[in-house]
Amino acid sequence: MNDTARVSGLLDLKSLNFGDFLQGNDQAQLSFANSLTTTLQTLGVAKLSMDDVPELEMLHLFNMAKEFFALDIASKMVAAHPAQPSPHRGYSFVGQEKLAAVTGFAKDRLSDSMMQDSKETFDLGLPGDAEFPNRWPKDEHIPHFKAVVQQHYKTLERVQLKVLEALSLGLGLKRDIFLPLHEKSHHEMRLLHYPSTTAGDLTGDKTRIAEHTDFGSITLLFQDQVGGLEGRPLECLVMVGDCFQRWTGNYIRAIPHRVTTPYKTQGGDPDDDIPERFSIAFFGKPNRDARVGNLAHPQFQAVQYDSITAGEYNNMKLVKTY
Ligand SMILES: O=C(O)CCC(=O)C(=O)O
Ligand SMILES: [Fe+2]
Repeated sequence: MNDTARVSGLLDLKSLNFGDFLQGNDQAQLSFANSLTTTLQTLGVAKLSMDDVPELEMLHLFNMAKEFFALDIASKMVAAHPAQPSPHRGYSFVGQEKLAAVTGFAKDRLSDSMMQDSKETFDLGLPGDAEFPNRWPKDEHIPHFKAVVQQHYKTLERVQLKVLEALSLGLGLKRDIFLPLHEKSHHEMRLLHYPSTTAGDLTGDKTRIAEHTDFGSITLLFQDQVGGLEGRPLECLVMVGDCFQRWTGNYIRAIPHRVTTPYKTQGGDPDDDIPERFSIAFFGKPNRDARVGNLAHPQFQAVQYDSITAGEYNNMKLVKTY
């Protein structure tokens, strides 16, 4: 794999069984932790099988997401993301957010600022967060949406903290070292829909999501094609984000990724149909007041990062995207 993860092209990445960490003995846990850490260190992304997390009803959650994006625009705009970057909550229509503006990537395409993402999204954070209140559609337009989505925020948060625990173990650190840095639950969860289009439409200045790294510590990503949604095995990608790279002074690096034309349609007819696509991301994020400079550990000093807060770092990136 080159250094750009084509997240939709990772189907053949061998998956690690997360159950080994959740239920295994010390030896099984260490072996999982070492495999996860080596994979993230070399690739920046790992695939986990989530069969042992029964609370994850991803098919149900994907169906809710599909129902939401199928609403008419007026019903979706009840939960509209503001025109400005913050609070980063609610529904963003196709073209509203531009991830290309955030990094110096997309070098092989047009200049960053010209790339348009062809996606619509729904973002949420901690239920009841007064600083960044969530925005919800009306219950009568989409019954149970809020409850189901919020419940999965909690489940995915627990999964993410366990993944961080495994990563700490694999790095030879105290298992709970990252827990206090995430205890305020300042994570973000996102439902994504890429409308159906044609191959010709995803060339030039349009892509599905432009190349970027995620801003937080680690991301859990579920994609409708990665499988398992109709039953088990359920698979999830774990991607390293910027904050983890900063803490480890590049020992573990964030993975640049994007979503473009599926491989099988590349080089084909511009009129080829590209089906719609759904995905769900849980962006594990440090407490907004946590420092995201290098951790005090000899292994993590190769590249030095300013000791700014995660909130400041997040805003620096976010302000460019809306
Ligand atoms: O839809 C995907 O598979 C990736 C989404 C993503 O990278 C993001 O929202 O940060
Ligand atoms: Fe991403």
